[in-house]
Amino acid sequence: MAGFRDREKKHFPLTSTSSVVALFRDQLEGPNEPNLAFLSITLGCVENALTLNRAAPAAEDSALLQPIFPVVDLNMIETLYRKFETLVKGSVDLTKYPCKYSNRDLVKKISDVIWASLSRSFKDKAHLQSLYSLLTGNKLDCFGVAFGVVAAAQMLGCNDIHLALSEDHAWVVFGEDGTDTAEVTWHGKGNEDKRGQSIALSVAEKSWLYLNGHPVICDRAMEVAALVSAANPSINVTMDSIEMGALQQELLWLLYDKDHLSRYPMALGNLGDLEEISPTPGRPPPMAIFNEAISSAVKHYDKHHVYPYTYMGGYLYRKRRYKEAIKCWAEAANVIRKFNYTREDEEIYKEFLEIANELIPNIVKSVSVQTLDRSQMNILYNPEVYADILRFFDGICEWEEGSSTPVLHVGWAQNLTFSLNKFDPRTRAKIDVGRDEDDSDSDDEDDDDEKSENDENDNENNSRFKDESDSKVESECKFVKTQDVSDPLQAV
Ligand SMILES: FC(F)c1nnc(N2CCN(c3ncnc4sc(CC(F)(F)F)cc34)CC2)s1
Repeated sequence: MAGFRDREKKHFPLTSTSSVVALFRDQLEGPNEPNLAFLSITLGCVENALTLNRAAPAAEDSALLQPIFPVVDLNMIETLYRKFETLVKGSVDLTKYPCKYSNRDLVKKISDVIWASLSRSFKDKAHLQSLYSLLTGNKLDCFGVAFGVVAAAQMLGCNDIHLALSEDHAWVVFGEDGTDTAEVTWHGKGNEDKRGQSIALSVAEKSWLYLNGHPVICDRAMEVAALVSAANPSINVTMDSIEMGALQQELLWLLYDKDHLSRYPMALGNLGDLEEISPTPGRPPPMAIFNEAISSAVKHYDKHHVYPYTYMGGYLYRKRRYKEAIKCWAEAANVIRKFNYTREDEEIYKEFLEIANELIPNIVKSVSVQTLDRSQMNILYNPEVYADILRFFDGICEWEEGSSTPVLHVGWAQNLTFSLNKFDPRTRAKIDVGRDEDDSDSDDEDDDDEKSENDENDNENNSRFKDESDSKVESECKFVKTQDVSDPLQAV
């Protein structure tokens, strides 16, 4: 195969963040589509150098502040690229798939090629998302397998095969109108992989895992955004590579400026988190970015995404803006109530469990002991906050209704009562939960079409409780969760 053209060659050797950004810019602006395999290998190589087997710098080294950006030579990247090309073109005989658009057999075949090259070892470590990991260690995480299939398809000229992303799973779309779907990777632990199957059956379950038919469908540039978003700056549990985080941040701004993040709420959320860690002068603040993620999910995905609200909620919690954080979590629950809980939805279950059983109790505890902070005290006298906690739990209860698997257990009830009892009784009397006079709630049994009906009138009255002012409680609020919501009570 002809080696890289000048377009690729001229950026090497890569010696800095800006040289990698220039390479990505060139790929995104170039006459041809960005080369997914080339970009994944290159970014994976940089990530590997910046995060793996790094000795802790002795005091004097860090005092010297040695720039540690690795020098990435073209021949290393070209060698790995050729290895991938040999694997893919050597295993898929395209003459067997003559038609212009891909079919399920071809998609399954490409998935088998990636699948067969994986070692049987541990798969949910960090840094297993890039083709660099596949080609140097025969290891990929579940996102990496799906991305590898799409990169291989591009290499084979199958330009109808694209990445589909939910908040905790990935698959592909293909075919003449891009509406055929296929599983190409596994999900979670202990679940049989469903590779080759269409995802229609799983969507029918109304599980959060498939976003009830509202996944992010990528074009080539959004697939670049996914590989950038999947980059992982972690060196270990406590340390991140500043250089890798800065590179990821700059690449996300490059993609943002080219409007490739506008339909990708999670990438916007990742960018908001990075801006919290290290603000870029002249760029919007985190809250503005989290708001864009929410607006994108409302506009393009019919309010079926949870993470935009928990990204913002987590940020507000860390900033001790508790009233607004609780409102975001109520909005997150307002999304999850549209789904039925199934056993593969553990990730979002854990998210809501942490909010209900740790974060909200921490808030009501902290504001009741910290009387000095007057601004926080009024939370326990604020009917809107109380109403938002009720909306939060109501959304989770509705999520459970009609589900094959129970969500709640006694621990939830204990935390709910603990939190609610902290509120001043007069405040609790102030909210109007819309009880009818005759209180005939017999026909209130929620079932599926009832849920879908709720979806419809979701816009009219998206709060199941009205606060005293009867104002509409309108509000905004794996790869790697870069932000651990540490408990502010422990903050010294
Ligand atoms: F809402 C906050 F708590 C979150 N903080 N980090 C969150 N992440 C981190 C980044 N992340 C993601 N960020 C960009 N794109 C994708 S595509 C995807 C599903 C899968 F991995 F492909 F299977 C996950 C994901 C998953 C969610 S949510």
